[in-house]
Amino acid sequence: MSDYLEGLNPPQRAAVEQMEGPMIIIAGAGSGKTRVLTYRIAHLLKNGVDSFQILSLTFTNKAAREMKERIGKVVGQSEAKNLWMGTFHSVFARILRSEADKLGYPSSFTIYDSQDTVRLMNSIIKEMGLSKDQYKSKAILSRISQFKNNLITVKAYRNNPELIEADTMAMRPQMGAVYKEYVDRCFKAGAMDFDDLLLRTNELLVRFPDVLSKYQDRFRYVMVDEYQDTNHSQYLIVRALADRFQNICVVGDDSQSIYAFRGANINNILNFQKDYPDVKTFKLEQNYRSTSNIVEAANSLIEKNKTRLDKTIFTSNDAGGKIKIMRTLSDGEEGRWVANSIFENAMNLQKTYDDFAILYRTNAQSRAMEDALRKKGIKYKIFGGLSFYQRKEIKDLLAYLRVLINPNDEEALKRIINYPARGIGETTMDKLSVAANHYNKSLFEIISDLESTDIKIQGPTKTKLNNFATLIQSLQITAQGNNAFQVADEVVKRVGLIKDLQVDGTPEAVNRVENVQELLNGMKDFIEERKEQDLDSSLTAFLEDVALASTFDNKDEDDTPMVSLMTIHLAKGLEFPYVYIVGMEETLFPSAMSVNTRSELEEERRLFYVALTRAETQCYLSFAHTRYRWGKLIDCEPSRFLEEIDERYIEHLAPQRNKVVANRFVDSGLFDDDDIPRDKIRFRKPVTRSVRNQETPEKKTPFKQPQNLRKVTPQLAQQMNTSKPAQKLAAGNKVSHAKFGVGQVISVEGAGVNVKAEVKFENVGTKKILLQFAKLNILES
Ligand SMILES: Nc1ncnc2c1ncn2[C@@H]1O[C@H](COP(=O)(O)OP(=O)(O)OP(=O)(O)O)[C@@H](O)[C@H]1O
Ligand SMILES: [Mg+2]
Repeated sequence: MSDYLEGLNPPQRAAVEQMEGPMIIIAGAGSGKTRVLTYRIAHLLKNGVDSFQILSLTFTNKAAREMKERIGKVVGQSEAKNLWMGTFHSVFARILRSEADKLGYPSSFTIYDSQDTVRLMNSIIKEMGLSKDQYKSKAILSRISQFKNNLITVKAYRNNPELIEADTMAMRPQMGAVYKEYVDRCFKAGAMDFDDLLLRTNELLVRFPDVLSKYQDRFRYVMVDEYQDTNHSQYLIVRALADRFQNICVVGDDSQSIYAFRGANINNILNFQKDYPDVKTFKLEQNYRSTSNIVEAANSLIEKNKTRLDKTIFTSNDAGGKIKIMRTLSDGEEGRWVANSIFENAMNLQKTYDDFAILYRTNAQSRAMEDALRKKGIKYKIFGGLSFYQRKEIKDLLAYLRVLINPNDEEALKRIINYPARGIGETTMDKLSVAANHYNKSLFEIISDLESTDIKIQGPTKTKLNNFATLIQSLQITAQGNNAFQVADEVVKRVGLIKDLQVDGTPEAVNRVENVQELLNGMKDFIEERKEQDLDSSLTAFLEDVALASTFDNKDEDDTPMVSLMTIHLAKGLEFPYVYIVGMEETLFPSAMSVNTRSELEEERRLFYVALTRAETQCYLSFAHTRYRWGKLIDCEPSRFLEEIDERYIEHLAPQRNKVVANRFVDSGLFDDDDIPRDKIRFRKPVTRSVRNQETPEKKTPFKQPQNLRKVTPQLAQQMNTSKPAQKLAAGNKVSHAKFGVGQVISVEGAGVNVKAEVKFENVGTKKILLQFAKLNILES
């Protein structure tokens, strides 16, 4: 018996050793599904399967890298390198690159990200003269995405009266025309959006039987992790590829299906048995990840869902701490509580920040968390949201590079044609777009051959356009035979991107320059890494890497341990010793949009199940009574999900709020400007909503609202009513402070309630004191 299989329990091992034929592993969170896939690949390789013949599809590229790494330890890194592993999108982009010409695409096709597609849709709606309110770009794009994921082409759409009627009813009678224009424009630009990567792969496999046959023959073993979240398009690809050998192994958990809103189809799991009648089914029931309190709490929650497959999950891990629930007054306070708790846990339990994750339902919630972590000096990294590659200056440089490779890339071209400013305005662009449509050419083709059109553009503008075309063409020559870094470096210099930012001189601009330099550094790393592995280091390869670096795959900038922040959707498959799930409030989680139907509510509950089951040692839940959303302060109610966890696994923490406020405002009297907690200066009604297990509600004390402090607690109000801020204090006075002791006033500034004194204390150094709150006794004046 080979020892590499020792880290498996008997059912896991049975699944690993089942090498041939269709099989499915349906099992709860943390039961080792991903681990089984990893070991199974190693096992196949150990048994003589060629590494080129294994295709493994994962949820993130990061997960694929980690699996490869582990497999490499068993079979050797060079062997592991040949595995086809990655997300659906990255694996199929790779296939499409080599087959693109069959579909009429250049092999250097661009991948449009969501910003590109929104911009393109905006232009289409404008050019077609449609109303922006009826045709909202994002809504249209998500509808198109639905079509594509269900393989509904433009033609299929047009032959489907039900769809047409649905759109007509939704006041979008031109939907078909918009869809067609969008598809045509992407095609003309040599660009694919994310859904195209799947749609076109399907097209490729259906239209070209020889291509299908080639890949069927290559991928003798196909594996899919997180199978519960595959959509129809992905399902078809997998089924087609595995059709010849039928060595297909899928793993998933119906209770963790959380992408229905993006077209994931849970029936793919449920129908697997129908598709492959001789399928072998494996169950894994032991959770190795979490304490039994966490496992039981999650079980008690998910039982509330009616639609689910019957599964048991148990653990022999210790009971561990109960799930701790914290309530706070505001989102700001929630952030500070989380930051404090992380800080204390890290200190007291000797943990590094890598051991902590903060999970939330929506990206917007990260702001309060970030503020609090920054103030506490805790390093963190955010997954999702605006990634490095989405920043403007980075996108600008990338757009230049994209145009060099694929001058037909319309969105990239529009981004840079007047950046840095060249005096090519919107009117000119509109004329060019019209001409491009008229002659059925790309914008760049029109620009580089203005003479052959009857487009009416004035002399000076013509010169500018000619200069631009010449610039691009000469850079294209540079791009030939140089690596990604050399080309980018040349672009930055010739186009003057950094120079343009330096002229600006603002701190933001300085930051941007650094980002551009960071991108160049990143390219150097990329090239070295690729060379080491004997892989393509061309500009095309780099751009593809960037386009597919899902926001999740942020490259870690350094090795400093950092707290991870991300939405629950992105946390799927991951695990952390300490997990904080924040914003447990009605209309936020479950989200307001999901409480109308049972199936949507059940999806939210599965999402909460995913969140809970990420925690290994301890899980915290928190909610706030008030929160800023959409620029407004709103009152919040605790989430119904809190009630749904069996009480036995729950512990309510006592709010520390009064103590915190007292410390901050009264005891210390210390007020560095940026130390004023943001929510303390907001205006807000005192909240009296009763909450389960709540201590005596705060008493409301009437008080007068000071001008600059809009949020005042009763303690603070009392303090303000009794203290007399208008002390006649002047530089040179000797004063005493209850906490800081004796000191000398250096300066006094500000007026009214804002009077601040800078005091040099004998023992604690210089502090700024806001007299409104400090008790400074003048000893000598
Ligand atoms: N037999 C085992 N012995 C020791 N540790 C194990 C065993 N099986 C799984 N684990 C560990 O348990 C944790 C959860 O495993 P894994 O991530 O594979 O579960 P999963 O079923 O894929 O979870 P999820 O549903 O969240 O994706 C991992 O840290 C894994 O290494
Ligand atoms: Mg997993």
